[in-house]
Amino acid sequence: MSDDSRKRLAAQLAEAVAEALRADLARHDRALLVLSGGSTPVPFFAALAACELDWARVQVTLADERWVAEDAADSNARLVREHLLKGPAAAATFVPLTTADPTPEQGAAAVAERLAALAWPASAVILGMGGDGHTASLFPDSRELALALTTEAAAVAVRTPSQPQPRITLSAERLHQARRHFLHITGGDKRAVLARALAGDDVRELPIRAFLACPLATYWAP
Ligand SMILES: O=C1O[C@H](COP(=O)(O)O)[C@@H](O)[C@H](O)[C@H]1O
Repeated sequence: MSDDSRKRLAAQLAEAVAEALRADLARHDRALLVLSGGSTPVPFFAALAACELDWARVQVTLADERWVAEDAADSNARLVREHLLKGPAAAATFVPLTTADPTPEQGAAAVAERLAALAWPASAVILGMGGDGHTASLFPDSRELALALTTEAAAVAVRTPSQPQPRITLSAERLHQARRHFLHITGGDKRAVLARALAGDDVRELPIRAFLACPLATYWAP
């Protein structure tokens, strides 16, 4: 693993995403960016925060979220607030995917209402991927995987035996609608998972397969 190559990758991805946002802001009042969480995007968020953009016209939301408090260590919203929404980028409008409701099933309607107010289709979706081939919160073992892959609703509450918390995820349909799709992954293990995904077609085995034909611009570093 090389921190330098990951930083370079993050800078390249940030410039590509900023360019996509600038192109859409030249034609529309607002541009929407959909981000993933986890550990991989931290240097990308920092690089994107440093990009010159009319941040006040940028809306930011998440591809998925754990149903935890917004200041919890594993909250994707916390990650975005701490690493992206700083300096000029703090002028962006951030729409998180959690509410104070005890479960995502109870909060889903309020989240859907918030999402409905955003400038869809998104200018760009940045997907991550786990070692199990999940992306957003579309896990191979999510009970609601089939629903999340087929519904026209914007977001779905998901329960996943392999995961400690319930989650909420944007649906595959909503993610597909974006104008541009990026996959941001690092490490040899994830490259091998992606190679496996490219060699087959069962989306339920490796949900990242649902996005391979978007087309998906892959940003990978060791
Ligand atoms: O749980 C999640 O995992 C994936 C990948 O995370 P990483 O830590 O391996 O980078 C991420 O894309 C997703 O948004 C997140 O909720």
